[in-house]
Amino acid sequence: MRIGFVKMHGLGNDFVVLDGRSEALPEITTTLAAALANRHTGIGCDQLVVLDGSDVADFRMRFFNADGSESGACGNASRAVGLLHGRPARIETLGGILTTEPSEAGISVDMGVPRFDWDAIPLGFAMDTLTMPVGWEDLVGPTAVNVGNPHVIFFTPDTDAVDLARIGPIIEHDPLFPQRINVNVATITSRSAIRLRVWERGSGITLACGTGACATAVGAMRRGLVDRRVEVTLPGGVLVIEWGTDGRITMTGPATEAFRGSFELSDYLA
Ligand SMILES: N[C@H](CCC[C@H](N)C(=O)O)C(=O)O
Repeated sequence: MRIGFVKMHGLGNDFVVLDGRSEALPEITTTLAAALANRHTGIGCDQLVVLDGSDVADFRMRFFNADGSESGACGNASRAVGLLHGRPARIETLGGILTTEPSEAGISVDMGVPRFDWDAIPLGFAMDTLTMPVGWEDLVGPTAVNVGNPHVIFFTPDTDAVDLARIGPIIEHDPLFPQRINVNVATITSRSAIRLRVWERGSGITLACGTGACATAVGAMRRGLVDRRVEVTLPGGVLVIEWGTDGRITMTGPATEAFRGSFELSDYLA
């Protein structure tokens, strides 16, 4: 059975999008998601995105990392699907209902209300999440935020100097994080600008991480380091994050359709 897909990206964080509303899809297993995401033997992507029907929104969106693990949120993919939808959308995700809206600046996504309690991140035991009493080598005293998925954020004088490929997986898999964690290393460059690099849970270093930008911006705002609207510069480009007085996060940035194709399902079912 051949299945169609759309290859998309948000600032170079790339996705394979399958639409179960227009064609029958198999069960998305960890193995199948990882096989499709494989950049050598599959289509290749940071995340596999699966759309299907919803009783509570316009449609449902699920996200699977390159290792096949499922995530509750993916900011860049939400913008990409918002672009594909072409008009405002309410989307059901594991992390909650989010809304997307095309605009001159790209696609805006209402990412909902962030959570900060240790057990909402989640952490393995109770602790202050604004400045956590923990550290890994030179990375100490991070903050933790859940924006539909779990993030730890380290503020450092020079994000480019951090050996993220080495220390990222160490932190991702630390027992302090029972659901693992996305690792953000951020440098504040002004009250309205942050530079950010991210080691993503289940996918490794990506060119951009939308939820990482949201979590980092809100963490910096909680610490009084930046204003309530910031530009977050990632290796792939810039996202604008606003934390409204209603407590909701809005992320705005570009999304791109790269190409469309199809694959033979039997080639991916081990
Ligand atoms: N790796 C993340 C999911 C993708 C997040 C990222 N691609 C984004 O744009 O938010 C996790 O396991 O929580």
